[in-house]
Amino acid sequence: MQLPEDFKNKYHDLLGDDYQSFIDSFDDDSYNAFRTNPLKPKADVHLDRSRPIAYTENGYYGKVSGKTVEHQSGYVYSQEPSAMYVAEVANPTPGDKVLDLCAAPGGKSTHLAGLMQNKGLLVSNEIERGRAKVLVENLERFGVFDPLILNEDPKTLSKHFPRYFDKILIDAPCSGEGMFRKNHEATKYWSKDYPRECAIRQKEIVAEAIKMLKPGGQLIYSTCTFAPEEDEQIIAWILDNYDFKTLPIKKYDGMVSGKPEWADGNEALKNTIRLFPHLFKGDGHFIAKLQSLSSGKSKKIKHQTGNASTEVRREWEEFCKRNFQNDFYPHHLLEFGKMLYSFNPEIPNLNGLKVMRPGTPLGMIKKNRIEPAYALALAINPHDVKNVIEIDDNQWDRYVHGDTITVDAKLKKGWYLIQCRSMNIGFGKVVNGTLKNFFPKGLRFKV
Ligand SMILES: C[S@@+](CC[C@H](N)C(=O)[O-])C[C@H]1O[C@@H](n2cnc3c(N)ncnc32)[C@H](O)[C@@H]1O
Repeated sequence: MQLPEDFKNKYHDLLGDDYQSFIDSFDDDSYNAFRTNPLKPKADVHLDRSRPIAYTENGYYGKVSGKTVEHQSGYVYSQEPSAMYVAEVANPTPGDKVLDLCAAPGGKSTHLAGLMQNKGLLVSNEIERGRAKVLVENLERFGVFDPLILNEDPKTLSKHFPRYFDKILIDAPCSGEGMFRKNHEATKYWSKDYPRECAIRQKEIVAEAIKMLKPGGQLIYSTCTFAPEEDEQIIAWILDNYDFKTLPIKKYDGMVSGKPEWADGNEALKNTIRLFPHLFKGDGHFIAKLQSLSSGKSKKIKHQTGNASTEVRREWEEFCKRNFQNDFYPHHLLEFGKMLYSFNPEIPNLNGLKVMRPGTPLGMIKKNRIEPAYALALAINPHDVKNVIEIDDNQWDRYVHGDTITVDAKLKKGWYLIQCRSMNIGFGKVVNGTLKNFFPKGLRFKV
């Protein structure tokens, strides 16, 4: 592929003997891969799992289509294999408070959520509004329960979450050199000075992230670029200016240590890792894991409290009684616009924050009734729902297109969780032998 001359010269000087195989790798195809979703219950899933990825439990090489039941229902997430190591390195423990600061479209957030098993708090933030909408779609499809999804700049965020998180992931906006072979367009934005410009922004983001980290907490920093200015040199800058140490990262086949000589020579940079496309089965990536050495207490914050009116609460309870089994009853309720949400009581007061989702949408508040939310169908365990209806693959084609489906005329009227091959795909309302379609208009497609 055509690469900028300045880019080639730079890596010729940096890589020496490795240069030719590095450059040649840009003419190879990128690897496709996907992750299956550990948050979803067992179902009749059709995926080729014959090529597992060694460093992530649910990762496999192979291509998946966006127009399958598995994808629509959130049983699978398509992700480049190098990107799959980042959440594994972050290794959140269920119960942790985790911030994914640069989160869209949601590859790492969905991965983190799977590792957290819906325990603890995941805050996923994306600064660009359009991308934040895609982040919402992906987290909801994945069935993450009660994530807080924000559309903020790091500076505003740090005022609301002082010394709050156990772990923060900065998957930084970068010059994207590692994605050149996947996305040829990215070479057009590149110039000799671009990595240095990106580094300025990265330092600003890191500085705000550090304010939000609990003393003793961990910071995971990753990029998809080879540029030392955005990789080792950012970590060297953190070590020089803040109280942190690097933590070693396990290396799998083809992963190599970061290069101290590409920064200030600090040997601690050997704990960082680089994924080079001529050495590793994936695109270019850099990952560092840092531990805060500062002591002191985490700050107390004012938490969000429920705000649902007595009337809405009563309607929700009635809806639950009619439609859910006894053990499913979210009771931290927030009215937000026309929607009723379940939220995680650990979240701070949301005033002054641009909130995409305060938690999981439960339902639309209508006059004297609740209409269950699509996102709830993808997050709920089918055992918690009283009425479940199974449709076949042909009916699913019609469902995602927005059509109604004819069902047994004897079925009683009301809300049903719709499944296809035991995968939850939405809620529908049965009326006189017709299953009315509530699949969101914006998500509809033709198979
Ligand atoms: C590498 S991408 C994130 C990919 C994502 N973590 C995933 O795995 O799907 C970096 C993100 O940072 C966002 N970003 C850009 N400028 C930013 C800033 N100043 N602060 C925070 N995030 C920013 C971009 O919009 C982009 O979505």
